[in-house]
Amino acid sequence: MIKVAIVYYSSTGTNYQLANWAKEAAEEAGAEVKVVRVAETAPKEAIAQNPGWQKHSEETQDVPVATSENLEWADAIIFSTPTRFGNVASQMKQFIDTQGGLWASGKTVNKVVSAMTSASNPHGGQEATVLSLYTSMMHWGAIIVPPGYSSDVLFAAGGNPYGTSVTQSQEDGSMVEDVQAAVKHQAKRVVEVANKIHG
Ligand SMILES: Cc1cc2nc3c(=O)[nH]c(=O)nc-3n(C[C@H](O)[C@H](O)[C@H](O)COP(=O)(O)O)c2cc1C
Repeated sequence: MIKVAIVYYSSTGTNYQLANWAKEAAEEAGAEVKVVRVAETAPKEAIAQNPGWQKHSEETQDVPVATSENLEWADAIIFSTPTRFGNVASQMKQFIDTQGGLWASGKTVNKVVSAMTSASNPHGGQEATVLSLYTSMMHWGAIIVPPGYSSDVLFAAGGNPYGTSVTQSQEDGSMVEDVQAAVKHQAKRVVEVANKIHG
């Protein structure tokens, strides 16, 4: 059975929802799935200043914190990170940057990987964030599986071929585009490719 780690960071719930949709789809595709959140690195005072961040942080305390062992265990990894100034959130980057040991032991090679993101603006860096994350994946020798235009559902979700991305409404924090089907397609495709390589 293909093992999938879904590694996410989320301040206000968007990427948590993307991660959970990916989990549902990967399980439907026959994989064993673990959803793990990267450790929070922001100071408590910063979190407390944003009620949405504080609330989401409290609600997800029980989600296991991502470890190197989760990556080692996985045949495939799906990352989900908010866009921060057009780039990967520092919490996620910190997690990636603490995998030197795993990388040095050669265990990141041939992991099947794919990434998702969100931002407040449709052109606020969604594609750049996914591409930035993929740069690190090339250093890992991972096998990047982008959605491309491999399904019609991707067009309805905004047509980001690098990885599903969604705009978070600045009014109420909800998702602007309906990306559920695109997330699920991306996750199923990851399992399908991982099966060919690791099955
Ligand atoms: C420090 C910071 C930088 C951000 N930079 C961007 C940005 O460059 N472009 C953008 O559209 N949104 C930006 N945002 C908005 C976040 O991307 C958005 O809140 C996030 O995608 C929501 O995901 P979450 O609910 O999983 O936390 C930024 C937010 C913060 C706090």
